[in-house]
Order: sequence, then C-alpha cells, then structure tokens
Amino acid sequence: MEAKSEMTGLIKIAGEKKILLITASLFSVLSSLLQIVPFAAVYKIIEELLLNARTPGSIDKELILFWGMIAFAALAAALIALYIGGMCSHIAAFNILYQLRVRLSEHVAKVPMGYHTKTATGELKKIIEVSVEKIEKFIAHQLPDLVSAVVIPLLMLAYLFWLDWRLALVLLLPIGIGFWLQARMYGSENGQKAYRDFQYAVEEMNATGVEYVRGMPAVKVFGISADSFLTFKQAVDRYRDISLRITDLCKSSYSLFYVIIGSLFTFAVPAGILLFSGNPGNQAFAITFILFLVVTPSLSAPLMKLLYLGGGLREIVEGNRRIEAVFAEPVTEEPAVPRMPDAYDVSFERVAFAYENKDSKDYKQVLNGISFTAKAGEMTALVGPSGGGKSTIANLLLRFWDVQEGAITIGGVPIREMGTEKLMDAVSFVFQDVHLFYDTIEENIRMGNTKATREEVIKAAKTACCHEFIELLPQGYDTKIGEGGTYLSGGEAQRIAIARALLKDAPILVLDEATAYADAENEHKIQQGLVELVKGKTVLIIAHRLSTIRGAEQILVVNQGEIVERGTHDELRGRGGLYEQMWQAHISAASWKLGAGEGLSGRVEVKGGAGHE
Ligand SMILES: Nc1ncnc2c1ncn2[C@@H]1O[C@H](COP(=O)(O)OP(=O)(O)OP(=O)(O)O)[C@@H](O)[C@H]1O
Repeated sequence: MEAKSEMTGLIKIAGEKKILLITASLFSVLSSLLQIVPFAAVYKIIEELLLNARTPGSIDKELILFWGMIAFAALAAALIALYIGGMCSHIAAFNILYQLRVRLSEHVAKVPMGYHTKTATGELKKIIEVSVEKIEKFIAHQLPDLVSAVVIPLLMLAYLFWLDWRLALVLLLPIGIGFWLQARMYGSENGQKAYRDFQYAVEEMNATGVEYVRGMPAVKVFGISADSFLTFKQAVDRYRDISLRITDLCKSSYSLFYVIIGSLFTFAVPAGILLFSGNPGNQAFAITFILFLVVTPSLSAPLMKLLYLGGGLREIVEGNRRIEAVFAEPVTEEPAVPRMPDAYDVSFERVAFAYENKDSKDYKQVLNGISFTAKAGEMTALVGPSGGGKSTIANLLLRFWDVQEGAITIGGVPIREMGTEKLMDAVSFVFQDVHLFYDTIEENIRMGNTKATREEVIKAAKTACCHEFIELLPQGYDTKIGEGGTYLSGGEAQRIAIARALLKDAPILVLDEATAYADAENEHKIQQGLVELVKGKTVLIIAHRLSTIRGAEQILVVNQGEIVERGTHDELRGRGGLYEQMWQAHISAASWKLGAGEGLSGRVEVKGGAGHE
C-alpha cells in the first residue's frame, strides 16, 4: 500500500507538467517508431536481394536505394524527435525541480523551529539536494528512455508477430520468464528490504566518510584516529555486507535474465530451423527467418535497459517517500487573528514538556511545573547543571515546539495566539552558534531590520564592538563572508549577532551566553555589546558564567527539569544550596584567570570575586 501511495505522489509531481511530459513521451514514442523503420527497410532490401539471388542483374537498384534513403531519413527523423522529446522533458524536469524545491522550502519554513535540529537539517539538505535532483534526472532522462524502452520492444514484437506469429511466440516465452524472475526477486519482501538497506548503507557511508574527513583536525589534535575511523569503517563494512547480500540475492535471477534476454535469437534459431525443415522450399519464410535473426539482438538492448531503468525508478520512489515525509511534517498552528500584546512580561505557567523521539515514538520528559515571570525591563537568568533544561525553556518561548502542559504568555497573551510573525517581531535572540549568511557583513547585520540604513548598521556595529574589526576587512562592510578566505572568529560572529539584535530592537531578548570564546579581549567586547543590548528589555539569559548575571533581578536555578531555587544573587548565596555550590565552583575556577571583566548589569567586577587578587 505504501509503495502505491509513493508512486501516487510521484505521479502527482509529474502531473504538474502534464502537457510537456505528454509531448515528451509522444516524441519519444515517435522516435521509437522511426527507429523501427530501418528494420523494415532492411527487410525490404533482403527480400529484393534474395528474390533475385539467382539473377543478380535483375535486382532493382532503385528500390534498394529508395529503402536505403528511407532508413536514413527515418534515423535522422528519429534523432530530431528524440531531441524535441528531450527538450520537453528537460524543461518539464527543471520546472518540477524548481517548484518542488520552492514548495519544500516554503513548507519547512512553516514547521516548528524545533524540527531544524542538526540531524534533521542534514537530512533535509539531502532531500532538497539529492532526492529532488534524482527526480529531475528521472523526469528529464529516464522517463523518455523508459517510454522508449517499453514502446520499442512492444512495437518490435508487434512487427515480429505480424511477420510470423509462431516465431514471435517463441521469443515471448524467454522474455516473459526473464521479467518474471526479476519481478519475483524485487517484488519479494526480502528484495525490497535489501534494496532499502542498501540505500541507507550508501548514505551512511557517505555521511560518515564526510564526517571523518571534516573532523580530521580534531582527530589529529586529540589522537582519536582509531575511534573516529571506526565509525567510518563500520559504515563501510555495513555497505560491504549489504552489497554482498544483495549480490547473493540477485545473482541467479540477474544472471538468468542477462543470459536469456541477451541471447534471444538462440531461441528463435531452433524454432526457425524446425519450421523451415517442415517446408524447405518456402523462400518467404526464409526471408522472415533471416529478419528475425537480424531483429532479435536489437530487441535485447531495450529490454536490458528496462531492467536498469527499473533500478532508477526504485531509487526515486525512495527519494519521493522522503519528500512526502517532509510534506507530512505538521506546520506550526497559526491563529486566525494574531494578537499583539501591549506589555512584555514573559510568564511560564506550570509548563511541562517532553521531547518526542520520532523513531521510537517515545517521549522524554525534560521540564515539569515550570512557573516564573520575567518582568519587562529586568534580567532573568537561567543557571544550573548541564542538561537541566535551560535551553529548552528558552526555545519554548520562541515556539521551537509547543508546550504539552501549561502556558507561556507575553503581556498576558498566550504565544500561540500571537502567531509566529508577531512573536518573532517581539523577540530577538543571540545564540551560541551564530549563523552567518554568504553575504556582505552589512547585509548580515541588516538581517535584524531590513529597513535599516547603512548609518544605522554602522551605529549598531559600533555599539556591539564590531566596527573596528570590520574596518580592517578587505572591503570593510562590503566584505562577503566566506569569500577570499574571509571568515570570522566565533567571538566576532557573536558580536555580529549582537549588532543584528541591536538593530532589531525587539522588546524581549533571549540570550544564550557563549562559553566557547575564552579569549579575554573578545569576551570583554561581547560583554560591552550586551550591556547596551539588554537595556530596558525583558531579558532571559542562559548563563554559563555566574559572574555575568550577578546583577540579574531574578536568577532561576534549573535542575532536572525543575526550578529548584530562585532569587537574586545575594539571596541565593545566603541559602547554601545548589547556587552557592555553583558559585563556589565558579570562583575557584575563575581564580585561575587573570584580568578584569564587566558584568551585564554594567558593574565592573573583578574576575574570581572574593579571595581573588
Ligand atoms: N532536540 C532534542 N531532542 C531530544 N532531547 C533533547 C533535545 N534537546 C535537548 N534534549 C534533552 O533535554 C534535556 C535538557 O536539555 P537542555 O539543552 O534544555 O539543557 P541545558 O540545561 O540547556 O543544558 P546545557 O547547559 O548543556 O546547554 C537533556 O537531557 C537533553 O539531552
């Protein structure tokens, strides 16, 4: 049933360019028909030669020349028809490719942001690039080929039946057996599973191979070559095993198919001799028999092609299944009339959330009874051990996923009722992993507010402490990121993200403090940029360095999906709980560092706090 719906999807896609595809198929059939004409011409020539074999002088040379010209003209016309058919199928294919990619992109833009995890993004990239490309190849090349691979043998067989149905019937038998063997093999559950496994094994091997090469620096630095190579090796081993399994499964039916279809004329020979021996004087039969011997080898080629094209078809059916799976991904529910709040307090009310494992359909509970209010104009910090659920809380505010229990509101309006667009207008975020687009620095900053002037972009860049390093780039603000070896450091990229957020100037700000940029100068500059950014906003910050959020109006300690402590820095320190332990750990780690930093509250503080000189 599944395979049927996959084929339906494929036909639906192809149906969008029906006229072009029908034209392509008609020209392909016309070309196939024209390719048969030379055989008829040869038949006529052989007939003329044999009928006058005893008196060569009476051979009608003009007739031979005529049929020779017909054969040539038919071949030339077949080529032209093939060309026109190919053009139509290519135009259809590229249009379908374009529409499919646009529709896929539009759809994934509407699915919840939580869908775009690293694995899903990799998978999506593969679907948009590889699977869609395969459909293009199939429509542009294989569909016309498929039409002619079906039509040519059918026409040839019809012609052979017309010439001599007995001999044609003898040919039909091995063809039937050959295809029955193939259908039995590929149609079996075993065959289909092996084929699916094979595709996954190829993809896994490619992916781990790329990962292995990409991770080479880490592999060398940490001397983990054996481990990282192991994953790749295991993928190659799996590919080898499944290839052997498929070979084992296919070897008899494929060899038989190849031998039978490749030597069709050997079936015609004994039958022909048998029929001829019954009536040795039948010259007309002798001519027909010779023609059978000439035509049957040409019948094998399209039949073999049919088998090869069947393989291509299976591949795109699998690709189409994945495309359909993306379209089946539910989109974020949008309200009919989006509501915009008039205040910007953020409230979580008894929020519970579990991640769904799509493969096993299991749920992993990560948040329970989360309730807090982040007041407008104040900073609320989320701290706590790794894996406690801080990022999940921040992501839920951005509607990466919808909560399963409780509600999240902004100024009293549930975020579901605001709609994605209005929610995105109200919230800016600066994550640890900053994505920079292949565009100029100026445009990368302007993404925060597409209407901003160049002066406003520069002002934001200055506030975010980016201006200096941008000015040093070859073309300043017009430098394209990723071109001519221009790449930014992690710290510089984060400052660009801060400039973007400054330009956007949304009333709510979600910050995931960077942990990676240990270099003191970068860190100091990021902090400076942030001080400006957070002014007057509802700030929700995931803090990894407690010194950054000492001045926060509210600190929430998140552990194992629950808020276990809440208060200001001084209140929490006095309680001697998890926060105090974290603080002690923080200052003993910080005491190893030298230099001064500035907290987000704007207060200058000495790294390491008490006990550090
Ligand atoms: N996309 C996801 N799918 C499934 N589980 C997830 C996903 N993202 C996070 N988790 C799990 O949810 C739990 C909470 O993770 P979360 O990233 O929210 O914690 P965190 O406190 O922000 O951690 P860290 O400080 O290390 O970033 C963890 O057990 C994590 O493995």
